[in-house]
Amino acid sequence: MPSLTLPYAEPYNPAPPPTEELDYVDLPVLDFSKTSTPKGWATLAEIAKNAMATQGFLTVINHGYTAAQTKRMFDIANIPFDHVPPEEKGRYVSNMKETGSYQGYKLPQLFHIENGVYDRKEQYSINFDVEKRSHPEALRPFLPEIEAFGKFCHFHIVHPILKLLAQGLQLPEETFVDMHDYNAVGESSIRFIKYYTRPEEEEIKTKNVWLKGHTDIGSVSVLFSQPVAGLQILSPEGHWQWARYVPNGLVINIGDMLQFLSNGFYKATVHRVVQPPPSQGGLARLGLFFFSMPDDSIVLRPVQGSPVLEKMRKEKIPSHEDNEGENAAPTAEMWRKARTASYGFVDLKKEGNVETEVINGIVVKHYN
Ligand SMILES: O=C(O)CCC(=O)C(=O)O
Ligand SMILES: [Fe+2]
Repeated sequence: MPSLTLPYAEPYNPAPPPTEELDYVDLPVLDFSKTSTPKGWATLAEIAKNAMATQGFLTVINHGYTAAQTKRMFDIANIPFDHVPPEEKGRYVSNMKETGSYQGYKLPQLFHIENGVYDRKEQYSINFDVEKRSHPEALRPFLPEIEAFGKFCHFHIVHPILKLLAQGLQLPEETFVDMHDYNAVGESSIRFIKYYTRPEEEEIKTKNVWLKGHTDIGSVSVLFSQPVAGLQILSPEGHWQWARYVPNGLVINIGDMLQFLSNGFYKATVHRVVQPPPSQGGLARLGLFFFSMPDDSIVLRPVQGSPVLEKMRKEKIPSHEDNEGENAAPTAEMWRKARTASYGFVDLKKEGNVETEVINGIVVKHYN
């Protein structure tokens, strides 16, 4: 029988939110307590559709994961950074260039940002099949909780979002859910990220950018809101705006794969991480995420049968319409491997503030 007492995790105490008045983005709110009635559900479907077709981001509240559970997951999220010795970390580093997978550690100082400055972002990724790889000793007692967390995100956050978004295209509710099978092989992941502060000269050389502007690779990204500001979203007008801290709220965004599947109707919006504002200067920034992806075998071609997509077919948005030749639609596995193996390593072509690379015939943009 499993033990009823949870293993001890050192409490992680986050900083208070910033005191500055920042230029915050207004994100539409999905109140999941409304999912239980047909009327509430229809309202949420409308909000989700409009949000993801324009901003590509929204906030979820009342999702059912309690503030205490979230706090506990942040305590656990800090373990691979503060409680694993450096030599042991070295044994669990992921070889992204060769495997095209983030599973394991990505240590700081790996991705080039600008002017010879490398990132200070450390991350630890765990496949939602937590047994797929072994993990550092300090993390092992927490694997059942991490697995339960991944399961919660998959079934209670990502699946409802996918249903709402299918409804937004007037498709059967299960259209995208069927592509996200908990038991299929895929790379949906729980990820912990810690950013460390940098010397002033690196801040200057990179114009305070900690993680370059990018779109996410997968379908739905779930970010547990946390008080240390840093995340910025590129508005449709081209301004960077800050994501606001919502206690126990979630920031949800669409990645490339759902953009492809919806023929560009749902937007994979560019976002980045910058140095926190002065009131939070000198603080590390810990993040808790679930990055969802369709099963590895799913071909990322636009879904058929949506009256909404039929109407907008004339607009040509980067996607994989045909299934042959150079521009053949990749599978989820091909796309995530290609993007993971190249991110931060390849020489990019620079035009103003935008740098580009071409993957599977699609231009991938990186912003500073
Ligand atoms: O740290 C954050 O708030 C965002 C990180 C992010 O965008 C990513 O890992 O893809
Ligand atoms: Fe991201």
